[in-house]
Amino acid sequence: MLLVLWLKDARHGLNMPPGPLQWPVVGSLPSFALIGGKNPLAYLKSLGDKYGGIFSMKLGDHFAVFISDYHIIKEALVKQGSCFSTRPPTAMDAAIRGSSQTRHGVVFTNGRVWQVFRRFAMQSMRDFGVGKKSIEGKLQIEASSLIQQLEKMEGKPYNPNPDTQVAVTNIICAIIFGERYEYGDADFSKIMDSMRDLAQSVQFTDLRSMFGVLSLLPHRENFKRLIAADNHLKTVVKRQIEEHRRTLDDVEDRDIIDLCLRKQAGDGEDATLFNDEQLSHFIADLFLAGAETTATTLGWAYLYMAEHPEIQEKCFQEIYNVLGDRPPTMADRSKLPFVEATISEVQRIRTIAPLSVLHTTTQDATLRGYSIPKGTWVFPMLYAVSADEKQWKQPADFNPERFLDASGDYAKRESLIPFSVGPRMCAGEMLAKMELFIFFTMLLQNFRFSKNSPDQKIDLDPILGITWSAKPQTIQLTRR
Ligand code: HEM
Repeated sequence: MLLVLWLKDARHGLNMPPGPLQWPVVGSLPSFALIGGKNPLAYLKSLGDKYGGIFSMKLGDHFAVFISDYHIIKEALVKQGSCFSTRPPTAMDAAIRGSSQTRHGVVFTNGRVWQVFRRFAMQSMRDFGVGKKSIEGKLQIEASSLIQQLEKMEGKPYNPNPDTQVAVTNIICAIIFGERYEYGDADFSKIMDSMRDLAQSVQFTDLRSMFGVLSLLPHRENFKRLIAADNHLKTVVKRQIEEHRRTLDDVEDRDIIDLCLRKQAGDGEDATLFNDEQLSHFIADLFLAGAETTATTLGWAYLYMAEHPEIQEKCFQEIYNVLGDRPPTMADRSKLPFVEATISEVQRIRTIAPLSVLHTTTQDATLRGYSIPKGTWVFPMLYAVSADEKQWKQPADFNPERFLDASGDYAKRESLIPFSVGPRMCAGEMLAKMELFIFFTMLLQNFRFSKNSPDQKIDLDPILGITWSAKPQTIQLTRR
């Protein structure tokens, strides 16, 4: 029987990368379910190690290639970027961003719509201060509000993540809507709930994405939650677009929505592309991509600081010696190498987009001598690169020193790729890095993060949703 299956395996005829046994109809899903079990990512990493950094599987009706080796990821996503940088239609993005012909937004689109909106996203973030001094002030104010909020819970067991999510989302709100919300604001709480549902309701392993035919069936509960959350976010955005249209003046651009409305009022291609429907998806995408990710990373940083008080103390001493009580600016980054190394180590050990966002091939390709047919799903296994023994000594250890050179300066490591690489790499990397640096530094300057009691076990096992987040748990914050 196994021999028959092996002989019938379509990969051999196609010279595709090797991989686990494939069954008729269900492909490699039984291996996933039976061997991968509760920890599919550990299973996938073991396959990456076994097959030399690249392997293939059939997931329902799709051929999929998984890449766990840094050099092969670069070869595919950078060297052959034009072939490996398309997004395939999956049930998840079809449910919220439309069918492949009419897909909206920036994260899941391709071709001209993607090009225009990616360029516009990056340019408009720069226009509103990202990468410049002008956003530093906003980041400092938002971090100060977060500190005031966290102070209320000083000395009590507390989960600082929901408040952190508010602070980070407020930065996106400032850039997109030109306003921030207060903690506890009812409208804002609903936006937060929607974003949490968007991040947690569906996993990449959802069978609806694997078998096209299942998308004909009525949606299950998790998909209903996903759609409801996205609709709520788009409704908030549409209200903001209307309000901005009513109050738009010729004097200044207040935020990204104003810039979008000016494009809409222009002529030619812009006027068609920047229609209201497209804008609400585009802006919902920026929320989805930009808020949960940074807040989740900070959430991991708090837990790792509580787990490693000696590393936290070293960060604090460096901050205290260089800054004293004044808030950090981006110019201070090079003077705080241990802090920067610690942030990098958090991003390495908990790579929050473990499988990046799904890619596909636009034409037949060759990678490391293997054939990759057009339309193959491509999973860049960013978490496996972060845990690769060929790249990192004892990768399971939390050790910021790996990002320092012999003279104690920060040493960039090429294989740290939490933002992915190539034409589809994160469009908000610069903003995320600024947020992580200013928030992390200001929080450590003001609080000590510790366990609730010496025998508390911090749970560092991630939960897999769209991102890899920490389980909700409490720690203690003490004012410095
Ligand atoms: C720690 C924080 C963040 C991490 C780790 C992260 C990581 C990623 C990753 C892995 C991708 C997929 C890349 C690929 O497909 O190869 C991505 C895409 C994207 N990210 Fe981020 N991201 C973060 C924060 C942000 C922020 C603050 C924004 C700003 C709004 C943002 C906007 C985007 C956009 C628009 C895309 C889609 C790019 C495209 O499809 O062309 N991200 N991000």
